[in-house]
Amino acid sequence: QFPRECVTPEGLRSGQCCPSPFGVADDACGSSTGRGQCINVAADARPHGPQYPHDGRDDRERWPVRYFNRTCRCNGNYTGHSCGRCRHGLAGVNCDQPVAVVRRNVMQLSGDQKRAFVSALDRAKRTVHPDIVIATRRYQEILGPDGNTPQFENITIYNYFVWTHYYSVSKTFLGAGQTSFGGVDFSHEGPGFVTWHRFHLLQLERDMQDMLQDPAFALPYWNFAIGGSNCDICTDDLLGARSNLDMNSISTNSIFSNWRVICESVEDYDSLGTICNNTETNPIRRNPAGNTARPMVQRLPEPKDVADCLQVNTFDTPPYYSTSSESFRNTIEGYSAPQGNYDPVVRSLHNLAHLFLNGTGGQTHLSPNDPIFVLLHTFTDAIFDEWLRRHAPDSAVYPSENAPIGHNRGYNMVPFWPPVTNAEMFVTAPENLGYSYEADWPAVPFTLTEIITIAIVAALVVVAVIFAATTCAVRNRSYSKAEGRQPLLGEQYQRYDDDKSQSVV
Ligand SMILES: O=C(O)c1cc2cc(O)c(O)cc2[nH]1
Repeated sequence: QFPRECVTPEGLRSGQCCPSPFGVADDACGSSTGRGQCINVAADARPHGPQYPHDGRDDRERWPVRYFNRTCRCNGNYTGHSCGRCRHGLAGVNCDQPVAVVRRNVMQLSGDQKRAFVSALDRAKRTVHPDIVIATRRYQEILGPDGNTPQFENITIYNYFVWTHYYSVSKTFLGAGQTSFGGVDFSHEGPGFVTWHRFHLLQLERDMQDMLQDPAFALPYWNFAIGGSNCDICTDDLLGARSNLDMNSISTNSIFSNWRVICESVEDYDSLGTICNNTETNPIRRNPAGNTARPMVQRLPEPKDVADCLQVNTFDTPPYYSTSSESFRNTIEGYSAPQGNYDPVVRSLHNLAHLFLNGTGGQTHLSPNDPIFVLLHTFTDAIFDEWLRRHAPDSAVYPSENAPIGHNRGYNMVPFWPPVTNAEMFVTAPENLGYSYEADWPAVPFTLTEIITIAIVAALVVVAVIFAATTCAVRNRSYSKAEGRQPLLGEQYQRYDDDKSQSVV
């Protein structure tokens, strides 16, 4: 959430977070080398939707101004909290060398590539984030009991990925003894679903590239739209097979059986107003297709569901919420049927894939603890990118007001740092964000009505051709009889024939 060097008592009191990329004096945001400047944060103030009635009570409103109101704006190809890094898809000292980051189907990686990916995830789970620390108290208590001890903690790269998701979905604390408000979600059930999760992945990919010192490292994806009830990536060479001893656990042959989750104590956070920290507790739980109480979530989405959802034309529709109908966003998120019609009992595509996992990966405050989350979301993002490519929407189709809090186009996404808006992620990835997907998309099969229509049209064409040919033949025959010539021999050929016979003579 915030750079380590900004969360000093002075930094927090000043509300300014503009470090130098090289740690030198009088060089806020690398201004001495033209990298960037320290400016006032722009935070969207347009009205949000009616779902959130507690304005003024939540640190995440108008993110990040409760904590900081001055930050770096970077020039050209530079980015990062101090303008010390290159924009996505660029590398080199001057950030002018393009890098190809290609996200591939994890099932199509070689054995070595699979091993490298699993081991990179495991390293990210154990490596402390080099730049970022997390708040462990709300803003009201951020300077600690003595008013001079900032309440922040180190966190590992992968746990930071988990924590940001938890923080974005957590309830609004309304005071001791009061029920926390759960009708708020800064990353789901609104247009920001696709843009928030896109940045979430970009941030992890970027952190892992730095950790591995490999600017071409790419997160792979899981094509979860394969139907049936088999989790094909749940094998020990990938995300872990099912344990033989406990159907809710991961096999001990997988490194992921050693992983412990964070952010499990939601009851405490909600009743005490505390915040999840880097403390790890229980192992990941997963029982794919095992939710016998909900047979509808015992199967994965079908390929046709992806083809159908890509045909939904409108990005989002009022009320820009989980009840929106004919909305591409609500369809890929999975609150609508794959064809776009809203149905409260339906769970499809992304939501269905989460619920299919039936365990850690199916609970919003915990789900990224199961690394399947990464691959499930890269595929969701690939569908979003394909939709952007096919429909080429104007940025204005993304609502600028009245979306649920956090989801307006100009809103900075919570709790990312430096501030980044939903609008900045509503662009095609290869051209604007420096990565692409290697993917084939299922075609929409014809409906019965379409097949019958095509058959009738084809039959009519055949009849018309036969009729035309017959009429022509009959006409030619009567014409040649009248002229005493061979039928079906054009005049030009006749003349050539005539000439030839003359020259031979
Ligand atoms: O109930 C749902 O539709 C549902 C569960 C779940 C878990 C998760 O981590 C998500 O990101 C979304 C989601 N939807």
